Amino acid sequence: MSRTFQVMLKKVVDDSYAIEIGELLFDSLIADLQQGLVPNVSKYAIITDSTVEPLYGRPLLERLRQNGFAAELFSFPAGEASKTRETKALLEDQLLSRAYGRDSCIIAVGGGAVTDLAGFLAGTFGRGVPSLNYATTLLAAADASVGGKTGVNTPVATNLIGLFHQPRKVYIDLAAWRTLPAREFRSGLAETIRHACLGDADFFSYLEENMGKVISDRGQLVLDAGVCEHIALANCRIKYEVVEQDERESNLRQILNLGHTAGRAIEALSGYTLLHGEAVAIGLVVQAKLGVKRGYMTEDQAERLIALLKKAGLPTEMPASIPNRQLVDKMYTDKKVRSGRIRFVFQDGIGAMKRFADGSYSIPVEEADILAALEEMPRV
Ligand SMILES: NC(=O)c1ccc[n+]([C@@H]2O[C@H](COP(=O)([O-])OP(=O)(O)OC[C@H]3O[C@@H](n4cnc5c(N)ncnc54)[C@H](O)[C@@H]3O)[C@@H](O)[C@H]2O)c1
Ligand SMILES: O=C(O)C(=O)C[C@@H](O)[C@H](O)[C@H](O)COP(=O)(O)O
Ligand SMILES: [Zn+2]
Repeated sequence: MSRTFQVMLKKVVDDSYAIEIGELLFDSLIADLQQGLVPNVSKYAIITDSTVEPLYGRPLLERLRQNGFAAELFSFPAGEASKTRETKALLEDQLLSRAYGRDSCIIAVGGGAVTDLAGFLAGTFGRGVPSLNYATTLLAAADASVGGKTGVNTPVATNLIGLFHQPRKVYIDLAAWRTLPAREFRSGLAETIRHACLGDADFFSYLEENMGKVISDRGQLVLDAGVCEHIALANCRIKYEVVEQDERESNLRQILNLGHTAGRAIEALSGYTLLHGEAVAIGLVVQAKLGVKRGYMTEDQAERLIALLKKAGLPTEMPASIPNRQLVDKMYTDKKVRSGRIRFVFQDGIGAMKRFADGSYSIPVEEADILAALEEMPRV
């Protein structure tokens, strides 16, 4: 005879947080900590990478210490190759050896690889400690630092291990974009264009008109201050409005994955020689080719997308080294896969997303259809 009991755990957790956009936000971060943004912290751990460490990590560490905060800095080699379980374990061991406990707060300073890794670490360290994101790349500002997706890559594919862990606040330092290599900035423009495609036709037109004010025809940084601010604001708004409605990606949030069914597979199969945004740019084109075939987009709309990606200095052609069959096989590692079927999300023209008859924002696509669209991709 068995007995069953119900454990009543109706959680009402307020995970709201602010996103601050501006230049040089260390003062603001320190003022927030002084005003108790994160209560009951005895020690802060800045997590950053080897490139960002001297530029922003160390200066923030000094400022924290000058203001009486106990803080230390932990860094790992810059680059996507470091976004692994191994790096996370090394950092965890370092924190433990420095007696960090549940009264710690993690401050991620860097791009998306840092915020993904440090956020994952924060979500599991001591079963979870608070974290702040100080975004220093356009990609982190536009996308990675907001929304709480954290994780690491595995040899199989990107972001397969992780958790949702929302930061307590996000700081977007527009001044940091001035030290970014142009290629990294262009990578962030891919996620920016994706946001415009999925949620804001006016923003798409704005980017068509103003791309030259942030990046030159030769792909160099221009960074008009007003346009940079507009880009940061629009990106964050489009992203958080989706995340607010579907934090854990039960349906609507899948639209943020536009371009990623193919994009993540291309990124991994390139051996990470393509940056995340570059792979997403090509993934957006694959999605557009499929979308045109299915009548979700017109040829003209797909051409506008390709032209904007090109204007941003992004790749729109498939690397010749990636065979179509292998690419489709890799798509099975996508998190939208259900019942063993690859699913895509699609633009509905420009600035909106398709919602299908069953209410879902994603739809299974047959391998043969994907392969046919891939056949149409130009190759380099
Ligand atoms: N969690 C999410 O929602 C989400 C969204 C999009 C992308 N991502 C992830 O984000 C990562 C890509 O982000 P990223 O492009 O910012 O990567 P990144 O953190 O690797 O930064 C790119 C490079 O720029 C350097 N850098 C960072 N800031 C700098 C600055 N201000 N000046 C000079 N150099 C600087 C870094 O050291 C690194 O070499 C990928 O791992 C991707 O999967 C996550
Ligand atoms: O925030 C989201 O949701 C996204 O899908 C944003 C993507 O740009 C980002 O690359 C994300 O990490 C991809 O998630 P994944 O679940 O496909 O790994
Ligand atoms: Zn992405």
